[in-house]
Amino acid sequence: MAPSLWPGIARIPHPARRVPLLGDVLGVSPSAPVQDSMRMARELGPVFQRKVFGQRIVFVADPGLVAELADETRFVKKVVLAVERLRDVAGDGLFTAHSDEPNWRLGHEVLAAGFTREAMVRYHPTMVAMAQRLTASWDRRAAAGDPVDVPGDMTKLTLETIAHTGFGYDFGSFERSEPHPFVTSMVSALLHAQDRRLLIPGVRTVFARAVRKRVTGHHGHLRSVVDEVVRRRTAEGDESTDDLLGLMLNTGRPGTGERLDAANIRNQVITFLVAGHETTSGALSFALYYLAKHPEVLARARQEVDEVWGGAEVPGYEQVSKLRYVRRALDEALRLWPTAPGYVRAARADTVLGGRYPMREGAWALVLIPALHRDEEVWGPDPEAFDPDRFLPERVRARPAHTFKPFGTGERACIGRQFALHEAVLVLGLLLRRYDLHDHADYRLRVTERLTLMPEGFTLTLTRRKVPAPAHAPAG
Ligand code: HEM
Repeated sequence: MAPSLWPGIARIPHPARRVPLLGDVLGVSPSAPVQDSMRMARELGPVFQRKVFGQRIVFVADPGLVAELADETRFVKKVVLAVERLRDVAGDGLFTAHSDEPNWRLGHEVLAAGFTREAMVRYHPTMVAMAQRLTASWDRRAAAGDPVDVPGDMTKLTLETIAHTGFGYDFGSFERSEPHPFVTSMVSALLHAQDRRLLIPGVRTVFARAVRKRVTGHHGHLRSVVDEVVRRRTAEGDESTDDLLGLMLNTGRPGTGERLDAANIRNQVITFLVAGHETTSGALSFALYYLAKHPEVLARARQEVDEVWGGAEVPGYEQVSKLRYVRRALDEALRLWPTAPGYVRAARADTVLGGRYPMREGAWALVLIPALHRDEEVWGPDPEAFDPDRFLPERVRARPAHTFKPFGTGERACIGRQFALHEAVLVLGLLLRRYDLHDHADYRLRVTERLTLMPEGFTLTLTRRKVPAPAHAPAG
């Protein structure tokens, strides 16, 4: 971003050792930009800047300023940096669309029907069925005494869940020993988008050419999977509107009937297959990590599951919503490691942020969510401590608005929030009820970054637990 867009940028602190041309590159890790930025926020305060090659980025983690940035009359989502690079593969899909692109609003209005409460109730049995594929696989591991790869299996589960509920498609993830090639291609696309070398002026074209061949292969693969998903549906002559694909193929904008075109539908399918599973997988993995490390929290969560679900073989939709403590544990994991760790807000017109930082129209700032979620004024003197009771209703009400932002903000906030929360609480409930978790390797948290955050190398061993007997077991 041109420094002239932030006339007072010289007053915003930056890391001490700034190198001419290269910027703030000393002592940072190319593969961990978020964790580097979290460290800088601790050292420099909740408003700071980084210069990476030619690019200046202003980071904000101050709760008051984040609340200002949430004001839709003054600020708007800006598609820059890695999200902009993802447009190579997801184009004008919902996540990567510019806010003023007509297809953003059209896509949002057509797809909104896929995220109502009624839609969640409809997806619930499929979510249960996918979770049962996971437990079938974990039962075998438990019987053999083999460890489970938590992030790997959560990724299989969440990919199958969005693919089945959204598109009626089966990736066969649990039948494979290696990740589905779609996942491999997706990870490459995300890592490519995160590559900081792309920030060097001019290099983008040259470097892009050099890696284009490899990346284009991955992008091509993603597209071919998606085209196959759409082809199958249309070949079947299926005109139902019960899932995301049905809504896009067979309905239009409420009121006008305006349709999404084929190119945009392809972009939306890629968007939902990626956005709909990667972040939820991380959230489940972090939650399981904290539960495995906090037996007292795990015991409380499990007691709640036993009480609310009793002996029900399969929990109903409402029984999942009633798992309030499990939900608090999930929220607390998302506080510490919000798996989509940032979002960008740009000034709609010249303004002054917090009465201190002048911004010209178009100037933007990146909200660094994990640092916001560790603000001591808001979260107390030990923000690193895992404590689900921070999310007790009275404590939530006592906190200012816009202090917990794992799903972003405003009209560009996550459309899949309820989907993710329902899926994750359901799965945590099923796993806690069924297994004792053993931290057999005394795992030390290592967070890997590929735009999203994920624990790396996290394994558990399991033993089957005796599930409470059905409350109304048939006689005999
Ligand atoms: C725990 C899981 C999830 C987290 C932490 C998360 C986080 C986020 C965040 C922070 C944004 C805003 C990004 C920005 O402003 O640039 C976002 C947008 C989005 N998310 Fe999620 N998400 C999750 C799950 C899901 C799921 C399950 C779906 C789909 C089924 C989904 C689909 C989307 C889409 C399409 C957008 C773009 C919305 C728009 O701009 O209109 N997400 N998500």
